[in-house]
Amino acid sequence: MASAIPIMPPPGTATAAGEETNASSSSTNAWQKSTATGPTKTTVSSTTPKPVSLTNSNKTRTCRNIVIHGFCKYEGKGCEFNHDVGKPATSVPSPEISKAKLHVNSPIFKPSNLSSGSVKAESINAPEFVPKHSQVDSNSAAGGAFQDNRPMVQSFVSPMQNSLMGSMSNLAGNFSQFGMGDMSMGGPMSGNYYGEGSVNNYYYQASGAMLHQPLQYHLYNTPLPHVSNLLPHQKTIHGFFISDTLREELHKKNEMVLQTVNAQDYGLPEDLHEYHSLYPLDLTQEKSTEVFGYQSSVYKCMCSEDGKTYALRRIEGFRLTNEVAMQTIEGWRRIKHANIVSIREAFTSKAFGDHSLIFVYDYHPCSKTLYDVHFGPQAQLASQVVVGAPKTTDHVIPERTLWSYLIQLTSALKKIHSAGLAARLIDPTKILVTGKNRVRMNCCGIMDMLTFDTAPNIAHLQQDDILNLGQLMMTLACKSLTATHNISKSIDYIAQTYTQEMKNMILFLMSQPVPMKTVDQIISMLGPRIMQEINEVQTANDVLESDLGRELENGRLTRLMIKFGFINERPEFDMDPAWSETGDRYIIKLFRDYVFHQVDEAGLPVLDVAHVLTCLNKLDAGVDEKIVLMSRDELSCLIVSYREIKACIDSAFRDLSKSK
Ligand SMILES: Nc1ncnc2c1ncn2[C@@H]1O[C@H](COP(=O)(O)OP(=O)(O)OP(=O)(O)O)[C@@H](O)[C@H]1O
Repeated sequence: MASAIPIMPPPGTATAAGEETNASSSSTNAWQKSTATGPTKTTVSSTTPKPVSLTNSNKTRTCRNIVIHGFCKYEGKGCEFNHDVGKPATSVPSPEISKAKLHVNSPIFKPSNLSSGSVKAESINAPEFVPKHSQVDSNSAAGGAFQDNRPMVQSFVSPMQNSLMGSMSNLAGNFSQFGMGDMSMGGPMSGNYYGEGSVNNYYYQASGAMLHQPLQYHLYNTPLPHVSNLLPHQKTIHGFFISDTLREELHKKNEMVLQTVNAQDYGLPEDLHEYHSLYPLDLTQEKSTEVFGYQSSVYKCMCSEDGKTYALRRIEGFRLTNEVAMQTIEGWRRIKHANIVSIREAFTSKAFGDHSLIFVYDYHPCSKTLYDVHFGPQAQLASQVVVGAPKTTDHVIPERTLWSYLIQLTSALKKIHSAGLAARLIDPTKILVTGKNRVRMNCCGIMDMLTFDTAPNIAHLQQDDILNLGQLMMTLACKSLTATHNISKSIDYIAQTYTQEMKNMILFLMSQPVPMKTVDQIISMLGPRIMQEINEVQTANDVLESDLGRELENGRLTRLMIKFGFINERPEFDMDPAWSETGDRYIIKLFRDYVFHQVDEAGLPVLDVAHVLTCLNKLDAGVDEKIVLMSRDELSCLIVSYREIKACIDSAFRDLSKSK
């Protein structure tokens, strides 16, 4: 890694904050000496080194030495600064450099001449970049006033070119300046690097053919237009993370998966077949026998084979007399559907002290039954609805929700009937709600095993499924568990409350089969509603994908932070000159201060997340933008690009791995 050379700008010319440096000064004394690593050239010269005023950390400081670190070679003329911080200036000014306008913020993009191993293949042969704005605000270039309490910041966007970020690729061309108000980092990015010109201005070949644009990994996705009313280049701080509601929901689910109880306290076996850590999901003392004809219990458990969590359904006191009945589960095991809780296996057990039949299903944390959601104690409190009650809108289930339930359950039935099976349990207590309006048929296959000896007629059972679906819809539409006791009154209520379509659909489902009703008939009646459902599902999917995109970026930054943590402040290398506080490691340390330890005019810590994210993203991308790093004693400054800092970090991390 090339080191740095101090440069003293002549009086009245440049500041490290990015003002233009007068390269044509004739004085070349101390700045023109060659170095141990070979002659170098610089455009800046001075006879009398004078303090340079810099603004960093919102705090004006005076700096004796400004060091440009690892500047790239220019036109093959060896403009490479390679001296350490604080050492006397020894480089030779090069007139060529003056053409490049030696600013903090002026990128000299000549990748073909770069000797650095960190140069990306994509940038080779790229033409010189001449920034549109060469004058840069000194405050911003130096890191200026970073504290910005305004909730809204502007984000820097650019095309994503790998497949993972494919969905964001439509942002291409929608590049935006990384303004961030006062938090501008200066440099090429703040000079509307991408904003005004098209990509073509920057990345093109002499032949005119477009080059692949280098992958920019430092970018956050923009909010979806229908999710946010912000402009594409604007973001609130929340825009960097997934939504609070989703985070909370996911946390609760994770927490639920890890819940345990002392098995003995609940009279549960420690192990059951290959399952352990049983956790009762149904704590009601009085078990109903209404649905299965037997009492049943549900437990969450862990599988020692695959480490996953499952839901065990125990049918209590059932003695399986015919082993062949176990085979009925095979047909159900093959069914994989988004609206059916998948079954894994079934077995008998005496571990509970009786003859129990155990069914193992996928576990959906924090799910409730349709009954709990619409008829449970909380739902009852919210509405005291009876059939024939005056029509109000605050207690009825929205029609959109009813259609969504119907579409999902019809889809599940289609799958089941196509497999030559019948659901047999379309009951509010046996339909799980696993997300917002997301339903899944539960307990599939249990009735087949419990009634194996009676050899039921599948065609009749399938007709019953459609009838039961109609009854369920009527129960939900009237929000009354006794709605089916008085069908004509319930239909009247539905006609008053919902559309004619809904009434007709429920009537069809509950009508006598003449000669047979099929799921396909229901599907054709649902036609337009299915289109609407697809649209809503895809919109919800977009939102989740957008959330995922944000976390993707944060995951990347976490890895960067971990690297930082490994490198910075290693006590075992305190006395090691190879790991000293000069050179690469020194730059990393100063960069750490620049990112995290900024202070305001009053010397108070600046806690600006947006600044941290900006810096880390630019670092991870290794952009050519330059920043000024200042030593803690405020005597030296380094002008260094993110690309160079990134190379320092990579090399320091490599050294660490080697030292193992
Ligand atoms: N596969 C599963 N994943 C997660 N939770 C489940 C699963 N199956 C059932 N549960 C939960 O277990 C609890 C009890 O389920 P169960 O089917 O016994 O409902 P119930 O209303 O108690 O019915 P019953 O009166 O027949 O016992 C419910 O809260 C349900 O959400």
